[in-house]
Amino acid sequence: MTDRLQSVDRLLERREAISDLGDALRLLIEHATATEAPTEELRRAAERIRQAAGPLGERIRERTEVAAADDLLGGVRMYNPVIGRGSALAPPVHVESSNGVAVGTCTLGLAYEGPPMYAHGGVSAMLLDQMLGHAVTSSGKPGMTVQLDTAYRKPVPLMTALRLTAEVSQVEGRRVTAVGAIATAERPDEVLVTATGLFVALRAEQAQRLFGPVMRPRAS
Ligand SMILES: CCCCCCCCCC(=O)SCCNC(=O)CCNC(=O)[C@H](O)C(C)(C)COP(=O)(O)OP(=O)(O)OC[C@H]1O[C@@H](n2cnc3c(N)ncnc32)[C@H](O)[C@@H]1OP(=O)(O)O
Repeated sequence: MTDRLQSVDRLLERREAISDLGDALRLLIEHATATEAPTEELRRAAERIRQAAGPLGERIRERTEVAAADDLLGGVRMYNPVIGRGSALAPPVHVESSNGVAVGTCTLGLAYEGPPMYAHGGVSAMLLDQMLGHAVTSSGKPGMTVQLDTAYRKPVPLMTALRLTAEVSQVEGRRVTAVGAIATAERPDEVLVTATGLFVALRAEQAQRLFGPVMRPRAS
């Protein structure tokens, strides 16, 4: 096997392991948020979790370093808080996008609760910001969100399969507008939350100022 194939294998194996750890963390968070176990069990769990966290903290990256398993240009972000399989914060949302249109699916557990039984409004905004970002990126004009307006029409139920949609609605020079919505998978035409986002494509010097350290090739 060539060195290149071996390194691709290692990368894929690492991504699998990161996803597995993410799944375990999501299970932990879901159980920890839903548990009514005895108080003593909570204390024991806290101790065991601190023990498990210790070795992971022995080699950590700096803020200015991209995760070794990520591929920025290829759109692989293992720890993104919405789509990252390795992020305990991410449901995660599974997204397909092309030509300025994005469709996503996810189910939110009790950890995302705002009003009892329903999603926190900030979580809905976060999901939609990400979805709009995918639509905008797939249109060929990636940018950063400079404005996000959300309208909460009906509460988003937890523990229910959701369908998220987004599409580019306007392009004006460096400014791209996209609109999106959250519905349940069962009733995709009944809109629960809508969002409109304005994205701005960065000028070269803005990209350099904001992302200079992560745009440099990784030292081997
Ligand atoms: C496949 C991967 C998918 C990834 C999805 C990720 C989704 C998540 C996306 C995010 O959450 S990004 C993080 C949140 N956003 C930020 O942190 C951005 C913070 N803002 C900035 O850093 C600056 O605003 C930015 C560098 C983006 C732009 O710089 P400026 O604000 O100086 O704007 P600039 O002077 O470059 O002007 C750009 C154009 O946009 C306009 N503009 C800027 N902000 C605006 C605003 N708020 N409303 C309306 N127009 C605005 C501005 O008027 C101007 O219009 P014109 O070209 O017609 O002159």
